[in-house]
Amino acid sequence: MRILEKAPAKINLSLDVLHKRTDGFHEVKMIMTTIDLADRVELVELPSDEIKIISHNRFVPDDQRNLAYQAASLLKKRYGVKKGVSIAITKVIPVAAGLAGGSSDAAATLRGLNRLWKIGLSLDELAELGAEIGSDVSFCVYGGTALATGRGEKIQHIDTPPHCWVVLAKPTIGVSTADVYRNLNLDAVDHPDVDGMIEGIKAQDFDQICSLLGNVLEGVTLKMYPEVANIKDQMKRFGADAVLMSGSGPTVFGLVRYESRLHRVYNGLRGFCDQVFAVRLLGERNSLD
Ligand SMILES: C[C@](O)(CO)[C@H](O)COP(=O)(O)OP(=O)(O)OC[C@H]1O[C@@H](n2ccc(N)nc2=O)[C@H](O)[C@@H]1O
Ligand SMILES: Nc1ncnc2c1ncn2[C@@H]1O[C@H](COP(=O)(O)OP(=O)(O)OP(=O)(O)O)[C@@H](O)[C@H]1O
Repeated sequence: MRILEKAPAKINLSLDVLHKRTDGFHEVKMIMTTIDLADRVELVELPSDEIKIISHNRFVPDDQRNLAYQAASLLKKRYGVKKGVSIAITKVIPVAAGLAGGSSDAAATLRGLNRLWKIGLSLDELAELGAEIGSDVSFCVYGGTALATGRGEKIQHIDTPPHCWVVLAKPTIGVSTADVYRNLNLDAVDHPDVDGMIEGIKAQDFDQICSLLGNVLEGVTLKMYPEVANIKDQMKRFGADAVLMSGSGPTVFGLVRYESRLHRVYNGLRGFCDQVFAVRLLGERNSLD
C-alpha cells in the first residue's frame, strides 16, 4: 500500500517570546498559518522491519536525523509496530528557512503512518506525539491557522485570515533556530500585539493584520545576517503590503492583497534571491482522510 501526504510550510504572522524557561526552551505566543508551498511525503510498506528515507536533497539527512524518520520511529516504538516503511520526501520547502519544512514532513509522516498502519489515533493524539519531535510539529499536524503557546506545542485554532498572496524570499543562508533563541535579549525587544492580530484575523481586516505583523526573533537574525534586512527593504520597495521574517528566519515573506501587484513583487525579488515563491495562504486544516 502507498500513501501520499502533503506537508505544507507555515509562516508566523506574529511571534512573541514571553520568557526563558528552566528547561532551556522559551515560552512563546505566536500566530501560525499554513501556506500553499508544500513538500510531498510518500509512504510505502516495506517487507523488512526498517525505516528508509529517500530524499534527493543534499541538505536533508537520510537517516535518524531526519524528522520524518523520528516520527516513524516514535510511532513504531509507542505502538509496537513491527513493520517497515520507506519515506520518500520531495522537498519544495527550502531547508533551514524558518518555514517548518522538517516539522511538516514529520507531521505528514505521523498522519500518513496512522493511516498506513491503521493505528487509529486522532489529530489531537498525533499532535501530542509530534511535540516530542519538535516544537513546531504539533501545529503542522493540524495546519490551518492557530495561536500556539507553551514552547509552541499548545494549539488553539483561530479563524482563517482573509484571502491574500504571500511572496517568500529565502537568502542562501541557513539559520539555526537554537542560535537565534540563544542570542535573543528579551530586555531589548518590542513585543508584538498577538491578541490584536487575532482580532484583526477575526474581523478579516487585512490592513490591521498588515500593521500588526511582528516577530521578536527578527532583530536577532537581522543582526547575524544583514542580507535579510536588504531583502525586507526590496520587498517593501517592490510593493508588498507588509513584510516580515518568518520564525527564526532567514525567509522573508510579504503579504500582497492584489494579484495585479503580485507579479511586480515576485519578479523584483527574483533579481536578488534564488529562492522566491508566490503562493496563497491555505485556509483548510488537515484531515485524517
Ligand atoms: C522559531 C519557530 O519555528 C517558530 O514557529 C519555533 O519556535 C521553533 O520550532 P522548532 O524548530 O520545531 O524548534 P525545536 O526543534 O523544538 O527546538 C530547536 C531549538 O530552538 C530553541 N527553542 C525552540 C522553541 C522554543 N519555544 N524555545 C526555544 O528556545 C531550543 O534551543 C531548541 O533546542
Ligand atoms: N525532513 C526534513 N527536511 C528538512 N530538513 C530536515 C528534515 N529532517 C531533518 N532536517 C534537518 O533540520 C534542519 C532544519 O531544517 P528545517 O527545514 O526543518 O528548518 P526550519 O524551516 O528553520 O524549521 P523551523 O521553522 O521549524 O525552525 C536542517 O538543517 C536539516 O538538517
